[in-house]
Amino acid sequence: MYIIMENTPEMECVDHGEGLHSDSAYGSSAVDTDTEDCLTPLEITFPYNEDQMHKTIMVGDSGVGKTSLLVQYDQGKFIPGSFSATVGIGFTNKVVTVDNAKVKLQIWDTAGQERFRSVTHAYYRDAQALLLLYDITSKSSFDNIRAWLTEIHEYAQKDVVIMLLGNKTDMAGERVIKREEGEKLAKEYGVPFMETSAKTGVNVELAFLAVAKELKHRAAQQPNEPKFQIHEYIASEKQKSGCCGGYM
Ligand SMILES: Nc1nc2c(ncn2[C@@H]2O[C@H](COP(=O)(O)OP(=O)(O)OP(=O)(O)O)[C@@H](O)[C@H]2O)c(=O)[nH]1
Repeated sequence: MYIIMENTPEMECVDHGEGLHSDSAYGSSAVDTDTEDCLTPLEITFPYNEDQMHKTIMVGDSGVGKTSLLVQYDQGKFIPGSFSATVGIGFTNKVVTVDNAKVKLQIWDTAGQERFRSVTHAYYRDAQALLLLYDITSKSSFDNIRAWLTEIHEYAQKDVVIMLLGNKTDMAGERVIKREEGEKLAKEYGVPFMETSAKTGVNVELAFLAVAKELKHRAAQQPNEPKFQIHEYIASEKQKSGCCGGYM
């Protein structure tokens, strides 16, 4: 007698001896057979549940462009003018189509100022993705990335998806952080990296799409399916767009 257990990625043949009962813990998935061979594996898949909401948080120093990046992504526009720092926290819902599935992102914009830091920490815990920004025209915002990563590792879940973004690439004349420096730091921490501009919209869509793809693949990994490689995906997209032209 053998039972094939449902939700087991690889087929298992378990010998339970004689007398398989219909009120078995495995219910209808239990298969009664008198043969000595294992049965053909069941076609087990883990469909992606489109109802789930993926909490994604934007973090980084005050003024790096978190709000502007989110506004560009959500509304396709950039509001120039005087800088008004975010106070508190708020979110925007976005639906991204990944491989014909609708992936729902709930994107939280946080205040970068130090005085709001304890509020932000509380939101890390159930975040599935974090977009960590620095401003390519601000050395201090780049230097602080290590401290942000330390905080993220302290307060967020271990498997949170982290993406490092160097924002404001349109301000090439004022650049103080080379793209290579961003890449090197990202490599050190094993996180994907891109340069963006909330003003021109360069790479904004791609950054969120890459995160959505990673989240979707994690949530619905098929048995024997190769793991989604976010680094390779970004690299190939960069290549397609003739990377890097001072942008990525
Ligand atoms: N040129 C240019 N300016 C940008 C870009 N992104 C943001 N800015 C400007 O930088 C300033 C700060 O942008 P915000 O989006 O408010 O920055 P933030 O990270 O949300 O700041 P906090 O809310 O304090 O955490 C604003 O004046 C924006 O217009 C960009 O990509 N290019």
